[in-house]
Amino acid sequence: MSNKKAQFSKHTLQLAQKYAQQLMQNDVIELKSDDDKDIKSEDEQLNLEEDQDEQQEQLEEQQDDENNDMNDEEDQDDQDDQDDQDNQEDQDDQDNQDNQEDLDDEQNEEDEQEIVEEKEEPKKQKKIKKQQQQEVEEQQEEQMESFQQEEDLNDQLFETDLNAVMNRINKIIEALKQKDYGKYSREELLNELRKHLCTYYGYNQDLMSHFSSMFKPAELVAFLDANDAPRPITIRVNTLRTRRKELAQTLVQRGVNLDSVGDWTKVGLVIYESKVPIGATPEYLSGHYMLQSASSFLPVLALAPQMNERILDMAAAPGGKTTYIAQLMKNSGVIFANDTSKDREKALFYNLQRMGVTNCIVTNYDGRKFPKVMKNFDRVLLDAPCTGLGIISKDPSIKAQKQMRDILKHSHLQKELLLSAIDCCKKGGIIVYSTCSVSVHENEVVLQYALNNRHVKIIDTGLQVGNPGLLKFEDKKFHSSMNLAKRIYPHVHNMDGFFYAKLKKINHGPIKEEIKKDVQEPQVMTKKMKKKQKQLEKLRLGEARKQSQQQQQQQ
Ligand SMILES: C[S@@+](CC[C@H](N)C(=O)[O-])C[C@H]1O[C@@H](n2cnc3c(N)ncnc32)[C@H](O)[C@@H]1O
Repeated sequence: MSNKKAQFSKHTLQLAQKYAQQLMQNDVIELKSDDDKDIKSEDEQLNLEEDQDEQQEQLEEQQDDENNDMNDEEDQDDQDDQDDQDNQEDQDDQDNQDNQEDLDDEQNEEDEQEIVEEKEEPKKQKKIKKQQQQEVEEQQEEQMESFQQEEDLNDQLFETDLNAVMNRINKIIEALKQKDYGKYSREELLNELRKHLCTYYGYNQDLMSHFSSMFKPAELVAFLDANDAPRPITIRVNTLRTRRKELAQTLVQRGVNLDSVGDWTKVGLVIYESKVPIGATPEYLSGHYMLQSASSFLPVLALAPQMNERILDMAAAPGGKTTYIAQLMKNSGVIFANDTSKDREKALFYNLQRMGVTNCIVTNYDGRKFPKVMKNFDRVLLDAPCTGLGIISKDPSIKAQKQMRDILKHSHLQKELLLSAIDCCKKGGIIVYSTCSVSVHENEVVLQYALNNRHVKIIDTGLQVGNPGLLKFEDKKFHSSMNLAKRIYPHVHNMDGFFYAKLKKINHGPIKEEIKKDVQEPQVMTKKMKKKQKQLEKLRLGEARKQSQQQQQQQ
């Protein structure tokens, strides 16, 4: 604004100067004409000049005045403008203020509205949330109901299906018993039975075929039922630390309902129910007992370790049987507790410590190589690695996972380990072979292999617990002494399935190849074959005697 004002004043001044000059020029012209006409004197001329000066002065004054006026005017204008502007600004300010006030009022109203709304908002949101939650819950409930209905229906169908399957199983078993096969052949019925048993109990076909060749149909069903039922919990009292009566009393005080396992053991207790975790009582932690299935007492009892003997436990971890051997030896003599698994040996160390075993040396060899490490043990226990077909109730995954090839693989390793265990034993010493499997390939077949390859015989275990070992299976026939071996079945003994046999070592070394071939896995025998077998056995014994005489002479 001030620049514009300055420009305007300059322009006005220039116009005023121009106007004054024009006026002067007009006068001069007029004067000149007077000179020409009247020829005036120098005084006049001087007066004229003075007059002109005066006029000039006056003009300049006038001009100044005008300028001043103009400036004043301009200033006035400016002032007016300014005033106007100020007024306008004031007005604007006023307007603005008014507007602002209006706005403020509006804003206030809005704010008030918002505050009210804000106050109401959480309530609203809460309400909405609650409604939404209710809707979701209702939907979920509906879904659950429909799931439940579906599940119930499935269960009903499944149950009806399974009931139908079980009905059919029972009918087939009855038909086989009565030899009334109807329009089917016996083989067809057996095939159908196996298929239904797999469906009902959840086994793979391979395993079911193996079991169905071991048991008659009705017994097979009893065996499968027992595998689906839990076995009673049993503990073994550690007589290195306490006595059975004492421990029983303490546990009863803790709220444990118990009883003795049976007449055949003085250290077993069966636990019916307990208010405390049996694997975490102060008595357990201080090694007064071992949680152990009753059937696994049996191989140690059959081994019958004596004080001050040298014993090898070839596959010992986690030490259930080693600690029992130490207890029977009252920590005398020495036990070599070997296992190929370093990981499992950690548990073995822990158990030896907990149970207070002090006569044990732990080694970590492949049992098959142990004869190269040490020999001449008084007794050797081989509690062999196996498929676990006797402990399906503890590990039902076995039903679907284990196949015939697993059984045969284990059988192969067991044969090698048993020969090795025999080789580690002194002549006249005792070897106990055991597994927690009921399969024939892991038991009788392995023992027969040992009979065929080493100078050993099966002897009585001295225990009444268990069914006799099998004398034949499928196309295999076993040595008549195989009935001295013992089989524990879950459906018969209400214990984990188990196998144990006691061998006496007659002599060192392998049996000669020609003798071995003829006695290996005998087939169905005619009178002639039986006669030949007797001759071969005589030969075998003679051979053993000869070898032992030679060794005695050498010594
Ligand atoms: C049935 S468990 C032994 C259980 C043990 N006797 C007890 O009562 O606590 C079989 C053991 O054999 C071991 N084993 C497997 N192969 C072996 C081998 N070639 N030599 C030695 N031990 C082996 C396994 O690591 C396993 O600990």
